[in-house]
Amino acid sequence: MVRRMPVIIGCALTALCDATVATVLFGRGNQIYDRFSTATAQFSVLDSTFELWCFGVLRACVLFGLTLAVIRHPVEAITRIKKVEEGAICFPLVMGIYDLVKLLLISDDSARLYDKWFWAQFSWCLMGCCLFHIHYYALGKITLVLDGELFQNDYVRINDGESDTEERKPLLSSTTARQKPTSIDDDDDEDSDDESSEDRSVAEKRATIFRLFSYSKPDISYIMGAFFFLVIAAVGEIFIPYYTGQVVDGIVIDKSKAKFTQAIIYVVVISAGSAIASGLRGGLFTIAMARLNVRIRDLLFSSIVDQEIGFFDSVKTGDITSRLTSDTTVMSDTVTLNLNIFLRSTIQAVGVIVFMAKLSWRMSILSLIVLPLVFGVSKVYGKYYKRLSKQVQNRLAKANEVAEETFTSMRTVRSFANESSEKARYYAHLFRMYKVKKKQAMFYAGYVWTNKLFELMLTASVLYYGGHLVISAKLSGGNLVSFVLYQMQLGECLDSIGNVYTGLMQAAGASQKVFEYMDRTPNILNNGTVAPHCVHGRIEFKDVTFAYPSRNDTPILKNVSFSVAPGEVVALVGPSGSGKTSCINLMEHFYETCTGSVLLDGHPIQSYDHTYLHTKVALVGQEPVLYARSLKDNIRCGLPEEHYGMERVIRAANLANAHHFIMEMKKEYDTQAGEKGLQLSGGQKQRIAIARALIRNPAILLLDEATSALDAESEHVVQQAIYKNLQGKTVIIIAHRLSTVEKADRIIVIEKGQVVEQGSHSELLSRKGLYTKLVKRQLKDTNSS
Ligand SMILES: Nc1ncnc2c1ncn2[C@@H]1O[C@H](COP(=O)(O)OP(=O)(O)OP(=O)(O)O)[C@@H](O)[C@H]1O
Repeated sequence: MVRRMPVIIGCALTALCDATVATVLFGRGNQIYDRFSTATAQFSVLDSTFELWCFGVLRACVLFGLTLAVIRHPVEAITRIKKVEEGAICFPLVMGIYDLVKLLLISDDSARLYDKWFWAQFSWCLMGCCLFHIHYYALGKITLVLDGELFQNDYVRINDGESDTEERKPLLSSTTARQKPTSIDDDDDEDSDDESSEDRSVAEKRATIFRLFSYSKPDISYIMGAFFFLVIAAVGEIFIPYYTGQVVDGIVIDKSKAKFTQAIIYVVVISAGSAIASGLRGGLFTIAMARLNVRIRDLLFSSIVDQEIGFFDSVKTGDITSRLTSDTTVMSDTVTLNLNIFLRSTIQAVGVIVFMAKLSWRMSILSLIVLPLVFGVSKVYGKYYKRLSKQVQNRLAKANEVAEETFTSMRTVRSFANESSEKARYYAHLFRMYKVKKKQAMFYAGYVWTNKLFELMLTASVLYYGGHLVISAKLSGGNLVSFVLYQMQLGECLDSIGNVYTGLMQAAGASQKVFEYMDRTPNILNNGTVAPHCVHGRIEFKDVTFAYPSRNDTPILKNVSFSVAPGEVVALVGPSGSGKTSCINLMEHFYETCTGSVLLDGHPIQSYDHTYLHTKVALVGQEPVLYARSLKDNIRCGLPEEHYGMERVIRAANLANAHHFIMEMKKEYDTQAGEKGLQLSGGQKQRIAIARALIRNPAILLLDEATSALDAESEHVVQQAIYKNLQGKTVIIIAHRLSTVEKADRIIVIEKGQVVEQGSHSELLSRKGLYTKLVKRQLKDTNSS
């Protein structure tokens, strides 16, 4: 938060100081406090410094005026100051450039060059320009407190300008081009929101970058090694233009074979040495990059896997995987690469500037004049370009979401013959992205053109002025060649340093997303410690009220209370959506209750050790998910092979009535289940899932529609096996089939999240309540079919 008063006082004092110092220096230098009229009448750029005094007064007046405006109309003034910030930089820039040009012109007149008052005025002019810019920037950053609320002026937003309803033109001659435009969500607001928040979060991004660097601490030996070779390579490269100039002088001026041969030998040796050092530097940085990548991915994966189930309900799988794959890559690659580039370019730039100043300070000043122009243009273009890139990314992400959604639901798409509409939807998103890309391309063309023009200007002026210096014997031809080479090298270095910032900001963006997940504390912590010698299997629901975190205003279970005795087989029955699976989810501690508690053998379910609980309580869910592994590995599923050998796997498969169909397969237990078990039928998947639960020999078995995909005969066999094997163990079954339910010791009927009836099959039938209704409806359906 930038406070108003200190900035205002700072600006006023700077304005006063600027005008005073400029006046005193001008007066002292010219000894004419009373002869301003002479200075104007006989003005000459080479003799007078009158215009430098004028600049000082002008800066002071403008800064003073801005300060007054901020005092009188803070909101409007600050907003306008911020809006024209980029243009306003021209004001001190032009003065600074003029000051430097004047120095070059005067440098031909050596008498003036030794006047200390000229140097004082020259230096103050540069200083005054810097101070003006700093204070202007500070004025734009003021945060106001208006009516108790913070006011920070916003940035100018860039409007898309193009409407999305515009008729799209085919980019490619694809079949999709024939589709009608599909209406898609307008995300322009999102784009612009992103833009303003992006600017505001630069400070956060810097902090993120430092945090990211801290993850590289264990790789410090690799980084130091790389840094060592980097210094060698960079220093070597600095000397090459110098010796190239020496070669030219040896040939053109000294016409000495020995001199130019020696210079050539230096060039060759230094180039070879720095090439070897460059290779070593690159290799070490790549190792550091790979190590950082592995570390971050591992931390992120661990953090995600520890999140509660509710997290996975609300966050898209695509989002998670893209953070794990692309964002972590951007983080590690960009940060190490940019560190490499930054260090190399900085060392080189410093060395090059020293050499340039040594070769010719006059020429160095000339380069200094044009460089700020090139950077000013890059900055303005870069800012706008970044916003467009952000829009492109947002739109591409939307297109990717559509593609992912389509591919993951390919069977549904095919079964409803939705291919055309999906293609059109995808194309519509691509087309939106293309529109921004087109704008970006035009913009890029303009940028390249302006940049090249400035470069050309710089080269022409350096050659012209350098030629002038060579002719007037102030510089040798070889040194001019060296200077031009250095200048090119400096341009490359500064360009790279500029790109480093953009790269680091990109890495910061990706890191923020990754750290968000890494720092997330799961809402449900699996930190229970209860792990008794054995579990008896008593389950109690005490006044449980529950809502899913993603819809926490809709209670799914309302004051549910029931208990299941050890060894009892209980069926949960009720209309679809009544909350049966939700009860199972609570028993598995996937979610936590809003009020009330779920107890296992008298202890709250959350107090149990996570691994212990899930070896004692086994679940076969509605749509069992198998892994893309062999069938035997699917049955073992995480259990150690040394304790759960093939014998136990086959026993579990036999109990689940799966052994027979597995043996009919070509590779038997080594058969691959395919992604999500897609290479098996629904019934086969269910039987493998039951075997997976039974191999654990659980104390409590939760079967949620676990046999719904089996035919009556298979279901009968599986159930017989389960009941026989799990004598004395607690079983909770959710099933719609009457035949499955009626065998249970007790049936609990749930309706709209409340327990409405419970008892045995015959007891409930005699009550003629909801259960009787459900049974009658099922019998009617069976008879009519
Ligand atoms: N992960 C979830 N997030 C939000 N709401 C959910 C979630 N899972 C289920 N629900 C909602 O909770 C309610 C109860 O669902 P539940 O799966 O417990 O019902 P059910 O009785 O098992 O139904 P069915 O017999 O059809 O399987 C439903 O209205 C459902 O929309």
